[in-house]
Amino acid sequence: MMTEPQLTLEGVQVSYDESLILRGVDISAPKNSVVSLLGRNGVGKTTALKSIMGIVPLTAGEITFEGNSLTGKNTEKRSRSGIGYVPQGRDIFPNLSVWENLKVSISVHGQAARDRLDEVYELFPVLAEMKERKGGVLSGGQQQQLAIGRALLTNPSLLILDEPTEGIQPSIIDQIEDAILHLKKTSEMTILLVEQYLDFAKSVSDHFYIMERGSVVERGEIALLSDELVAQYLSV
Ligand SMILES: Nc1ncnc2c1ncn2[C@@H]1O[C@H](COP(=O)(O)OP(=O)(O)OP(=O)(O)O)[C@@H](O)[C@H]1O
Repeated sequence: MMTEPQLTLEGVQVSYDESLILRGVDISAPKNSVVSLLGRNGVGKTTALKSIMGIVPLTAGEITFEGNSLTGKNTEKRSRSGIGYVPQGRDIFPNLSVWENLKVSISVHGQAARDRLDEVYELFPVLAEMKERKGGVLSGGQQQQLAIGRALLTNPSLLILDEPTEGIQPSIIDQIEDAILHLKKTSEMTILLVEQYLDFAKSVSDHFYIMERGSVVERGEIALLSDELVAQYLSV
């Protein structure tokens, strides 16, 4: 029996000004899976993630989350309903301490978020060690861990990561990889990520989607991501 997907995009179209950026994107993310959205620069991956969060409006198509249409729900509603989003470039508050950054999540999501703090510190011990430091003085990788940790405090059933390894040193990429694999094993979370770093995408993902010029052109189990597909759609 097929279980209901955690997230589906069906025929999603998005335009900026007059130009059509997403030309009917179809994606389905099974529950408790990790799905990588791949493709060269500018094909629309970030826009697809933004459409899920309601940051850009759809001109056609539909997105459903846990069987319910997201149409008409604003970004805040989507995030409260269990979608955690870590945008590209991390988006932490540089002038607030690590703890204050995490507290932002707690102030929005309350006691349940506070209860998850130990779990997040276990996943990313550096956040506990650097609690009092300003976000802005952390390395890029530590900021990424902070951004992911902050999203995890909200206990999302869907976690969306936009290029989590971008500009990050290898040791921290390994820690983020371990964290994703740990979440996959110990929770029901579904994770959708945009990634350019193929080895990372391959090691954490169950499924891949490849986009080109605003559409999905290939999809499958991650083991089927062949060198031919990489050469055709991903190498620069
Ligand atoms: N706010 C915007 N206004 C107009 N055009 C935009 C805007 N944001 C993105 N675009 C254009 O939409 C297209 C898709 O961009 P998008 O960021 O979704 O691609 P991407 O696949 O995520 O690429 P990257 O890996 O570079 O982030 C690009 O041609 C980009 O120039």
